[in-house]
Amino acid sequence: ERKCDLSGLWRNELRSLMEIHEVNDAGEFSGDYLTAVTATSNCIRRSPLKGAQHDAKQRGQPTFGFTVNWEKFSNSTTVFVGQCFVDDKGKETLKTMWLLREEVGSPGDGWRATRVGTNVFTRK
Ligand SMILES: CN1C(=O)N(C)[C@H]2CS[C@@H](CCCCC(=O)O)[C@H]21
Repeated sequence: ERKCDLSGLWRNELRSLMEIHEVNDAGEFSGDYLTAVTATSNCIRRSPLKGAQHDAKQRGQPTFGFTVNWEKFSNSTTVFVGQCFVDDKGKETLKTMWLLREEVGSPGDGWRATRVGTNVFTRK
């Protein structure tokens, strides 16, 4: 299959799992995110994601972005941006940064509402 086509099953260093369904000709994809941990005290549920990547046929190591809607167990939202890298053995790595925005009661609380981090996914 094309290298760095994001479809398939991925896992990150927090042991979260991400399954991306087929990527269409416009680079758009959907999938599911099964987070290993949560900032809430709620029961974790599989959460939908939607995103887009650059064409893996045109770009050897395309950039991408996607959004995860956690609404099944949290009022927060996470966006990821990143790039897929392929090593000389053909092993793919997704280097990402993310922003996690949690819902707060009022704009004045907005200062504490966004977490940021880096994150690496490899194929499971
Ligand atoms: C487990 N995680 C993971 O695999 N990340 C890359 C980071 C960014 S999304 C966050 C999980 C958020 C779950 C929903 C919530 O607690 O509000 C954390």
